[in-house]
Amino acid sequence: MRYAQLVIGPAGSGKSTYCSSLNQHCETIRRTMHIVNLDPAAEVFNYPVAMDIRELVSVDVVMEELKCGPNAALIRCMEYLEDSLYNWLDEELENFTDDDYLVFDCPGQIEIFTHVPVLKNFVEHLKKNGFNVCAVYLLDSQLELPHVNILSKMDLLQDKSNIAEFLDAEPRTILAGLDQRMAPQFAKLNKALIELVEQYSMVRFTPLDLRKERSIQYVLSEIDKCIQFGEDAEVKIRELDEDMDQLEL
Ligand SMILES: Nc1nc2c(ncn2[C@@H]2O[C@H](COP(=O)(O)OP(=O)(O)OP(=O)(O)O)[C@@H](O)[C@H]2O)c(=O)[nH]1
Ligand SMILES: [Mg+2]
Repeated sequence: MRYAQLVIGPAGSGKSTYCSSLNQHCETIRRTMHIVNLDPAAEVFNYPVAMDIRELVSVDVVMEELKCGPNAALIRCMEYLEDSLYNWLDEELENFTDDDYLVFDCPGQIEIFTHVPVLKNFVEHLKKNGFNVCAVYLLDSQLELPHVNILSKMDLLQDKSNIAEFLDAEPRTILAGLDQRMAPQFAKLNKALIELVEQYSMVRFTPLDLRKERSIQYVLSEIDKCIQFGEDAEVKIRELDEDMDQLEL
């Protein structure tokens, strides 16, 4: 099995710093993980770059050649990558063993999500190649504003009749409501559905404090759970528990 984290979020939200801290954490617990730079505009790295998109295309070169600004250049890069990304990835992946765990440090510009379907197709490609993929979305806590998650594209939803309670989803409350309204034989199904809501963490944020090893460990365990990171790894981690106990957390 292969595993991947796709680290996304607005520019400057801390994606690369998160990748770097994750790398340090994994070195400490001696767990193998490879960080891939998917940002053609990246300049400095605080982690060892296992694969680097800039070998294929770099924003600086495109800006120079097309005499355009950084945002336009990034979109051009992404369009170019749409054709060549998969071959590059497949070739690079040949260097890795079967139980790869890759972390993709993505560019922050929102344009790549809206104008070019490259990231969506990239994820499909990973899944086809046997990767369990988890999107790790970073949101800067320093906005210091009340925060609203918007569920978009509601026009594409066929049945909106029961959506209200899911918009304010507290999974256990929903479960209680469903159990109350429905016949007892549906109890198991309801429970499974609610577990799905919880599992996809649609309305949850996991706080991350990079100064605390435990916090990184917790975030990583949540992501691993999400992509069912193997039993093997759990065994390895258990074996290392003693080492961890000796570290000051
Ligand atoms: N205090 C604090 N600063 C952080 C943290 N994470 C990131 N930063 C700072 O936030 C700034 C942006 O961090 P990056 O990791 O480069 O953000 P990014 O999301 O990779 O940015 P782009 O690649 O440009 O989209 C840097 O100055 C970091 O030092 C954190 O957990 N705590
Ligand atoms: Mg970055």
